[in-house]
Amino acid sequence: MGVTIKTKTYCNYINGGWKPSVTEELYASINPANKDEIVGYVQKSSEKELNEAVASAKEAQVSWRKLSGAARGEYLYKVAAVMEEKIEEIAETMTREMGKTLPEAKGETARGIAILRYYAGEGMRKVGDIIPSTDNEALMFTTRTPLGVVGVITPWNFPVAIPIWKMAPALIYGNTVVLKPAIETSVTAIKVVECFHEAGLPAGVINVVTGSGSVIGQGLIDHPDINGITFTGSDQIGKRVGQGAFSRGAKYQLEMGGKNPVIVASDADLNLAVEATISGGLRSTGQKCTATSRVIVVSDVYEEFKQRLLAKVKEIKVGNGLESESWMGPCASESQLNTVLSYIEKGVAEGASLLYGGKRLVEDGLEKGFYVQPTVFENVKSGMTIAQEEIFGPVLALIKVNSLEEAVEVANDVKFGLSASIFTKNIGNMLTFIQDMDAGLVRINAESAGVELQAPFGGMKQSSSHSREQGQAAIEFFTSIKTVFVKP
Ligand SMILES: NC(=O)C1=CN([C@@H]2O[C@H](COP(=O)(O)OP(=O)(O)OC[C@H]3O[C@@H](n4cnc5c(N)ncnc54)[C@H](OP(=O)(O)O)[C@@H]3O)[C@@H](O)[C@H]2O)C=CC1
Ligand SMILES: O=C(O)CCC(=O)C(=O)O
Repeated sequence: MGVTIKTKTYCNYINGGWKPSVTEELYASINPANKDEIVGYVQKSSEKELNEAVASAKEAQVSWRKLSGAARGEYLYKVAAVMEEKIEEIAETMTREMGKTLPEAKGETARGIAILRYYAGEGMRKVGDIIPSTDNEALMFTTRTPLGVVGVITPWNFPVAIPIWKMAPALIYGNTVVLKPAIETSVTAIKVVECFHEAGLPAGVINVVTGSGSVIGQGLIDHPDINGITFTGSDQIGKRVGQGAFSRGAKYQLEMGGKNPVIVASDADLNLAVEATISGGLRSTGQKCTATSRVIVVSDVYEEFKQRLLAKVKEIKVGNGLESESWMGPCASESQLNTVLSYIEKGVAEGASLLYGGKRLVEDGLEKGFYVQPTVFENVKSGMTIAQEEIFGPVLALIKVNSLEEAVEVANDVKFGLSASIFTKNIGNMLTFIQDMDAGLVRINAESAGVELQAPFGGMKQSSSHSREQGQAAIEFFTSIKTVFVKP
């Protein structure tokens, strides 16, 4: 007789306890490396659970905000310690739930731990300034006050780091949180929230409600007791979040798409540029908002760069992220795979030349997963769809240009402005790029992806709401400035 392994069902976390939804309906979270494997079941929640979560966060905020920053920081240090103990379990769940390779998942979980420790320390740092008053008897200064209850809506591509880089600053500055994670990675998000529970955070300070974007996400946008919403995801949904929050006077912060270029100048170190293009464009199967998707190469090094790039791309081993030899895992979901394949078709239809890849992989044990070949196009014109829209897949578009000036012009010819790289040894080229490139992150001789937690992160143009996350920039969103004037 075979042994039956029961797949675990995960509950919402509301007011310090694990609770099922009244709907009694569940989502199955499946492994994109093998669609027959269910990683776990999560609640298909209703507005009832959302309302309970918001009410408990509102109540908890009264005493949470009154704790000292140092005391709130102590809790975050404890969460970091619990997470460190569970790093293997969380990383493996992430790989099974969204497909990125295990080393990447471990790296992301370690990053989550470092973010918690960074914001724990923020609890001890200054929050205001003394400003000289024109009245010589008065003391004038600024302090900061939390927003209240913050709604956190997160995507599936960084299921640990993104919720943490939103929740940790929210909490340290005295807010309480209701998290709505992407359906695809809700089990990983719940494992993160388990760490907060085990660290003993007071009931209601953090809550997670799983469910659809249209019910729970929209419910957060519309809820009168949600004072601020922080969102990462597509630009379509981001705009909806911004409009909804604005219409009822809630604060909002949006991180959305990217169409990030790498420029390869004639004096570039070509091997470095190739490595960085591959790492920036294809790691995590290209599913990063900072991923390189346009490779703009100056004509005198174009052929040489192309040959070296192709040679390396052909070596990429695609497979299950849990297997140590896999360099690139599957797309995170069937719908993401179909999106990527449809962009590839569009690229061909619009006249770009497919140099390598372009196909779903269904052989050698990959047939049950959402695998796609790493893909390289050339003869791409800036107006083509694959050079304009975010694909969120392992697709590189090579664009040949005649000069650095033209390269920067092409690099800026998109609606997004998140991240951009240049490879050059010339200081003049570097300075031109730093000045003229419309992107929130400009990187010289380094790949477009991979942000540092202590630095501001965010985009220009339609990549963000012009706000910045992470580092000390986070205080701007998660608090309001109060100007205080005191007279004896
Ligand atoms: N900037 C980035 O880092 C990311 C960009 N993307 C881009 O978005 C594309 C689509 O990915 P997708 O996952 O569908 O991204 P979405 O923008 O749809 O999802 C992001 C989050 O928003 C939620 N959401 C969906 N609808 C609403 C709504 N009406 N109100 C409030 N919240 C909502 C989602 O919930 P649910 O999961 O329940 O739908 C999820 O938690 C990708 O191909 C990529 O181009 C995606 C992820 C991250
Ligand atoms: O490049 C990174 O490290 C962060 C990317 C990111 O924020 C995203 O893809 O949403």
